[in-house]
Amino acid sequence: AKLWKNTAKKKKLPPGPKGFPIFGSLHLLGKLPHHDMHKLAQKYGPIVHMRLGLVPTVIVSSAEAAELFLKTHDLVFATRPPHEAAKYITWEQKNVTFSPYGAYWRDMRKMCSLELLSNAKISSFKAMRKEEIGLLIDFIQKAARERVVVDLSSMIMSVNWDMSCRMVFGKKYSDEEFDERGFKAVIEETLYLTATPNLADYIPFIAPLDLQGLTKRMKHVGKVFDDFFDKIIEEHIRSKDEHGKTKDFVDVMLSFMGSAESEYRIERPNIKALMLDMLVASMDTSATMVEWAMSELIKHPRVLKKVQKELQTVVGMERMVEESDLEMLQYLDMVVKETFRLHPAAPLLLPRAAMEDCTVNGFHIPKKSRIVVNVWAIGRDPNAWTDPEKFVPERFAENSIDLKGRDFELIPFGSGRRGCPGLQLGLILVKLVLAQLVHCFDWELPNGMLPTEMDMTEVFGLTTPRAKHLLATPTYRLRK
Ligand code: HEM
Repeated sequence: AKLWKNTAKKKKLPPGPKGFPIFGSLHLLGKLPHHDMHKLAQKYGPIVHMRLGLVPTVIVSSAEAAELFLKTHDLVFATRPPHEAAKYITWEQKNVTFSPYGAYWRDMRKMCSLELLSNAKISSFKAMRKEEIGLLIDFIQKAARERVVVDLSSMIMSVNWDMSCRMVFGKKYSDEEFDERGFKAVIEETLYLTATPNLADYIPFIAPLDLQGLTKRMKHVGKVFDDFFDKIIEEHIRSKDEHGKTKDFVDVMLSFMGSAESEYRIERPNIKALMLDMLVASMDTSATMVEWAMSELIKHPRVLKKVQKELQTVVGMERMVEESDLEMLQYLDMVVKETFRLHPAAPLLLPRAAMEDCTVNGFHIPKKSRIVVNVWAIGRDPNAWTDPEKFVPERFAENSIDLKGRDFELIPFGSGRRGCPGLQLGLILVKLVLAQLVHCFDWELPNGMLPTEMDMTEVFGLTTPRAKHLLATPTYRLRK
């Protein structure tokens, strides 16, 4: 009896809701799953077990617990779960983001970090970023002269889209060249499809029924990208020998095509999968962060003025911000951290999965469990932060908390083996656009709306942007 007791004790699952047969606790997750999971953590603790359909799922909601999963036991949780959307949209999960842990993922990730996201490669696009952000500022300056309201959300999305296109494909593409619905609509559909809880992921045997009609939509989106990327690859192969131009990501990847340097031959589908990864990962995350940072700054005029004052001192009023100014902008850095704390672009990171049974903090985590780290909840944890609901960038003046994956109170880019390889680039994109927008302009809400009346509702997706576009009226403030 004692022996039995011991094994029973060893297999103790983390606490959590019981759930129904087959469906488990799927009904507990609504339109904003990170909020619902936060409530579960408040009830059951920082490590919650719940069954979503047939899949055991572990929700991690404190800095200490996150460190156990992403650092202490990182290797056990370094894979991604199977994912219906990724199957149809990312060429059978051939991308880095969703590919299972193993030699293929390691090779592809190495290529990303060494060839595409290295400091040298990031620098090679500096002039391009300056040009695109210059166009954005010109456009807003015109609106300022005419005293018209600007749809900041759309503007931010567009400039990020253009910069990502030029970095990945080497040029901008217009909507019509892509699909009759246009880029943004298809990207939005993609993000929706990859993030929406799909019953087929949780109850695999019903997948063929396509109850939510998602498979049909995923196949369609997959085809749109496939055709578009084929066209781009063809264009690159034709213009291969053009000298003097900065090599874009497709050029770099094509130079690896067919090579047997790595264990896997890189062929077209692999390149296409990475093209999509790079495009979506760089565009949407950064845009979402700038959108939230601008929202918080307009909501908190005191903070906005302080950022502008710093810019005035470091940059002066005679010129625009340069990338080389960024490292001197300490208060801006705090504002960005505070925005990441309250509005992490990916509130649940990307799901991990357990490669084997593991014991974490005395709890049994069964093999194949899905691990969801709720960074949105960690950013609001009163054990880690004083007045967590308040937007106070100054809190970072008193500590050395960084967002690079070492301080588990703040891990918007994840951490460990599967942590974001685009962190450097992501931070540059966010800071540069943000700094420029507040250095060049003052911002006022339309129709005399008060900052306190701003609607800060979010919509859940692979990234979690504002539900309503941010609208504001600019006034130009530089002397040039
Ligand atoms: C503000 C900008 C960004 C944010 C907030 C962000 C956030 C994240 C997060 C949360 C993950 C999952 C980490 C984990 O599972 O621990 C991730 C993974 C990833 N990110 Fe980013 N990211 C950003 C920018 C970028 C950029 C610019 C790129 C490249 C162009 C990029 C490429 C990737 C890739 C390839 C992965 C998958 C890594 C893997 O599974 O091995 N990200 N990112």
